Amino acid sequence: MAEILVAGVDSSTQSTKAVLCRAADGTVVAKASAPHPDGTECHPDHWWDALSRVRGLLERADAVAVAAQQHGMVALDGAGEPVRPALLWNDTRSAPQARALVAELGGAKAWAERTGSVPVASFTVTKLRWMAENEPENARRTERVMLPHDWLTLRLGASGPVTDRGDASGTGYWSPATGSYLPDVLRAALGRDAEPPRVAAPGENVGKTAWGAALGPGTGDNMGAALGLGLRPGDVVVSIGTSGTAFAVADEPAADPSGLVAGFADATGRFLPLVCTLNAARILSAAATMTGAALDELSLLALAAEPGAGGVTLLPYLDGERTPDRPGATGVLAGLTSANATRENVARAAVEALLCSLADAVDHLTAQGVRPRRTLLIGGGARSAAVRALAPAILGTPVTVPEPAEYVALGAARQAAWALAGTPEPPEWPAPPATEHTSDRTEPEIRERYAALRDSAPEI
Ligand SMILES: Nc1ncnc2c1ncn2[C@@H]1O[C@H](COP(=O)(O)OP(=O)(O)O)[C@@H](O)[C@H]1O
Ligand SMILES: O=C(CO)[C@@H](O)[C@H](O)COP(=O)(O)O
Repeated sequence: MAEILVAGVDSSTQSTKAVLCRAADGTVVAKASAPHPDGTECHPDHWWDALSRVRGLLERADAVAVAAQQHGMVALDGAGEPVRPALLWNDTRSAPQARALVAELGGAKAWAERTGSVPVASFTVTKLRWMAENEPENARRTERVMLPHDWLTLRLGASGPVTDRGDASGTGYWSPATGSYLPDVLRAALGRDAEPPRVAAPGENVGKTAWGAALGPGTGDNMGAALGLGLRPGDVVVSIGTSGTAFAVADEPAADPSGLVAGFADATGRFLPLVCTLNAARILSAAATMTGAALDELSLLALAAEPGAGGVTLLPYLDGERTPDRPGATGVLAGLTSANATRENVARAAVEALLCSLADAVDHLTAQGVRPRRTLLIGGGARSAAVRALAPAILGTPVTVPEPAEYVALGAARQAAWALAGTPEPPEWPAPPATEHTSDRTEPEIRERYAALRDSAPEI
């Protein structure tokens, strides 16, 4: 009998990645990828084109599921056509609308209690308000609001518009605590009613592709990574992709009125408190450009410098920042002298800044009661030898680095296998091989210098 194969897709900010796996144990038998255009808005057709380029792999699967970047606003007219390009999670234009919505609907505590999160510009709800204020004709034509993964899942053959708890929890108009939509919040943002997709049960089979494969409901990319890693209580994931994220699975919903921790749901019926930064792997790309080095060379340069980068500190809020909520910020390179202005120190300052920003993110999680027993480092940025080497000292804990793999796509594939099996729980797949990284020192001075710059830099 032919072996059962399942496919998972990660339609992330920068690209589409797909893996084909054995349903029995998750062994990857093929992978493929295709790039997305750069920018903070994107017509959904670009995601479909990228997905079409990996379709040959998907067509070999008996079941498929799609995980994708969270929050993107896909506003559709009555004919199901996007009324405008999707506004992505990293688009900060709706920051004023986020502030206004928080004030209008009872303040930060009320939002955290009702939706699990205090919305910043990344959240879909704030993008709806931006469209209502700035493009009233597009808002008027909007009949349905979807997210990147829902839209792709529908086009692949879902029997109707459908999403999952994980991605719904990033909209700002769904309650992780009650599992229901908050239509009054959506209406207040958009100025009219619009239909969100039905929220499927975890592991539900939601339809069939054109080639007859079963479809899992899909989820947000961070929820996909949690499923792909088989996350357990006590595990904290630090992911360095386009975004930086720190998250953990939890049995109870989070509701942080400071807004630093988003109280998301996961893809299995549990919860996923998460901190997200706008700047992560691109801090390294920017430093590579600044130093004229390729990414691997940047890593060598950073490792050649002393800890503390000779006194050079980078505040890495290059594209504005989400945590802390400083949408208008830019980066700052501080402490330069004629003696320390070397490529090595600039490279080191970039790696240290990335890790300090993520160490702050882990601190925000622990302030909300997450008790890390293990820190897992994943994402494209974890491929940097300097990041792996410096992480234990700056995060202040041993770091486990699972072998480089597309964990979001793997999580989607595991969900596809779950939908195919129709079991109450996802199939057990073995944990990936991992390396342990430790340090005999911690770096409180580096974090202190970073914190001083973070807390004193003007938002320019
Ligand atoms: N060896 C490396 N060193 C540093 N950064 C890397 C390396 N390899 C890949 N990256 C970065 O990782 C990012 C992509 O990571 P990924 O987790 O796939 O992100 P996303 O899911 O947001 O598309 C890119 O910005 C890329 O530059
Ligand atoms: O906004 C968030 C999480 O709240 C981001 O994590 C996006 O989901 C984008 O992810 P990547 O493209 O970085 O994987």
